[in-house]
Amino acid sequence: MIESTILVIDDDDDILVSARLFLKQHFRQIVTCKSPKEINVLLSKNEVDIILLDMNYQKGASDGREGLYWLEHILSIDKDYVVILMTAYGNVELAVQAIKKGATDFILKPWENEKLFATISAASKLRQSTRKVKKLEKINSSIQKDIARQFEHIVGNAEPIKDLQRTLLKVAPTDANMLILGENGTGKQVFAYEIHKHSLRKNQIFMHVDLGSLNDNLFESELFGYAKGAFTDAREDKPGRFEMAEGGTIFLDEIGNLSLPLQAKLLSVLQNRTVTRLGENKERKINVRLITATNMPLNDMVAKGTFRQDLLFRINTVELVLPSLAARGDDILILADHFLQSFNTKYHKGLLRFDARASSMLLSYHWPGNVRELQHVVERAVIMSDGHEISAADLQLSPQKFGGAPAIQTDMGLEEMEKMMVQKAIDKHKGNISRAAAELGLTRAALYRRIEKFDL
Ligand SMILES: Nc1ncnc2c1ncn2[C@@H]1O[C@H](COP(=O)(O)OP(=O)(O)OP(=O)(O)O)[C@@H](O)[C@H]1O
Repeated sequence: MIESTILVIDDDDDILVSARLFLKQHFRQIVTCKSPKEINVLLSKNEVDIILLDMNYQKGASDGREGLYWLEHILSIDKDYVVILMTAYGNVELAVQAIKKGATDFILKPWENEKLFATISAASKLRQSTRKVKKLEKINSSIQKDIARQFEHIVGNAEPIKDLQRTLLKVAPTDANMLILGENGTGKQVFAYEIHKHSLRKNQIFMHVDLGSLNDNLFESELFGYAKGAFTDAREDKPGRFEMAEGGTIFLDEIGNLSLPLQAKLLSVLQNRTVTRLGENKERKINVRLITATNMPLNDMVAKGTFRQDLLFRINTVELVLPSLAARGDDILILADHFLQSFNTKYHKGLLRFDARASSMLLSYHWPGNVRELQHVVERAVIMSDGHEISAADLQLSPQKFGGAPAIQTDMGLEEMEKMMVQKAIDKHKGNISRAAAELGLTRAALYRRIEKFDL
């Protein structure tokens, strides 16, 4: 039984009875009516999938004009209705005209039951897939709206930020590949989304891929997709992120973390603008806007041979270098106020502002974690504060981060020395966790554990 409702409209009772008798064996619901004038009422009462519409109603008429009129009328109610026209007169021209006006198919009376079934079940599949696509489009658009809500707009008036915004507005609509450089937490993702928002692809998908989290095994299956059976767990075909981002923007974050073999694979995709799923030979064309970002010094890495120059040239058509928060002057206060307002609302607090000491502390602190750190500091302060103003104490800023870390003393305990070394490395690399970890001979995860442990 096919889960479709069929509406049959014909002025001939015999046709209606035989259509009902035959179709009800195959389709969930059959609605019949003698006059197309009842269409509006029937369509508003029933969730009709397919309409079988006779072309002639007035006695002696055979030119099909009425059928064409009602076809247009039905499609004006909803252009996705699947209408199959039927006539006793095998008029090819009329059939062409009807199809041009939006009919899905055409059937001649008297029909053969198998032919009628084949035509309606094909139309029913079409209707179901159109419905599915519509539903997915709705889900997609609401997901995209949710994503948009997660992203802050760019807050700040500092000259370097205004400069970057000017460049962004100029380049965003051009489809040029853009590389965003900046320390951790400087807003690379915020800028990437802002580029998408001002591009011609703004109503399409924005696909964020954190390359840093993909190991060599996952890289290809995640980015390029795979065919069923390509590896043990590949139980069905799956498109990769490039294919999923079709028509939209793909944002490859942490591109500096890619190993050289993976850089070569990515380069080949970007050069050919095609991807090949794992376990397949077919090349699939991709149409995506590329934005990449990293906190690593790609130019130095090219000089050291750890990042391919040809890949750098491919991704950096336009480069945006985000300044550290400490270099943004009064923007620190503007951003702090912005976060204060949003956390005030979130935590239902009546806080109005930072007091004078808190403001000057915010300005003199050197913010190794940049805007993300500021955001966390303000959130914590909003939660902790009881009054109407946030005081310097509410900020709980670590004293070592004012004007650099103190020197290591020989009489320090081991733990204290370790803390100081970690702090020094982070300061030296301006909060760049990857580089600080490399200098200390630690993995990023191990460094993060120490940052947590020492409350840095
Ligand atoms: N100019 C800005 N205006 C408003 N919010 C900002 C701005 N810059 C950063 N933020 C906020 O700071 C946080 C960190 O920003 P984001 O994730 O974009 O940084 P990032 O440079 O991509 O970090 P990472 O290098 O760690 O991936 C986010 O919550 C973001 O909303």
